[in-house]
Amino acid sequence: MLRQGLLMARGLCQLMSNKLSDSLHRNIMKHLNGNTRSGYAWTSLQNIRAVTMSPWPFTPSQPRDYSLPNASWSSEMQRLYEHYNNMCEMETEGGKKIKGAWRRLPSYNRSLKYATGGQCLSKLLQGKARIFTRNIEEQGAGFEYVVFINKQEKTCVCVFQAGHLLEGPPGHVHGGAIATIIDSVTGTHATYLSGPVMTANLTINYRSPIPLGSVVLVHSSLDKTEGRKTFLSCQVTNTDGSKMHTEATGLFVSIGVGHLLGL
Ligand SMILES: CCCCCCCCCC(=O)SCCNC(=O)CCNC(=O)[C@H](O)C(C)(C)COP(=O)(O)OP(=O)(O)OC[C@H]1O[C@@H](n2cnc3c(N)ncnc32)[C@H](O)[C@@H]1OP(=O)(O)O
Repeated sequence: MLRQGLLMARGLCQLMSNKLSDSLHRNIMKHLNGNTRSGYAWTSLQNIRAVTMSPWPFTPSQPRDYSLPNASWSSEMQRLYEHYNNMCEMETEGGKKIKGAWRRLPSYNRSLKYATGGQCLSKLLQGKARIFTRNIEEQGAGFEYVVFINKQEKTCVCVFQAGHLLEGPPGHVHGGAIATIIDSVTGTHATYLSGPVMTANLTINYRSPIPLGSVVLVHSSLDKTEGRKTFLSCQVTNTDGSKMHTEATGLFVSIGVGHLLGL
């Protein structure tokens, strides 16, 4: 018990003392420092840190970044990845590279382990836990996706290719898998905008089935924020935007870091 407490304290200290690198982390720290109420912030906090920070220097192996192209990506998936990736960094006439409006979010198959201080905490909390959408070993079999955020426009787009393990109706993607990618994209977007959050409500309208193996775009946009509540809208379309597959709205409630730790 004492050892566990010490490990947890060490993890928290490492977490808190780490210099946060961008506005997202400043946002999280604001919540850590200012929000003393209980909440489920831990998961979101660790996820955020996992997707935005370099791995802890003492992590034994470099984690794989699942948001980078792999051999299972179709040419359309690759094309769209390059389209948005090119807008993350732009070349000026002089050949100088400058930051673009978009930013690609790295993505790992674990959150706690790859966060600073997370090695200790992952042992205490969910040592074997893996991120739901990233835990399929075979490339291309499940969720292949990459998320890009546009800070200025407060929008987010995900390029998503659905693998054969996500089948629902014959030849088409399961509604639960569609809900999962929507929750993941809007949850990521809400966390980016508001710091640690949990999904309070997700309302989904399925308009047309998504063929298995196809590539779709998941767009998320901010409707409004009200106190602790962040309201987002989401549309899943085919890649040229001519077909609406799914529409959704989500409510995300900001939470404090202590809740998962039972404080
Ligand atoms: C990089 C990050 C990557 C993240 C990707 C993965 C994203 C995955 C996200 C998830 O799937 S999270 C898991 C699914 N969600 C949950 O398990 C949440 C379970 N519910 C809760 O834990 C709590 O109900 C919740 C934290 C959402 C809210 O509880 P609180 O006690 O903190 O808040 P409270 O109940 O006081 O409500 C705060 C405000 O939200 C409103 N609210 C809460 N739940 C609501 C609801 N369901 N519908 C409408 N309004 C709701 C509530 O009315 C109130 O409004 P006002 O401030 O105007 O009074």
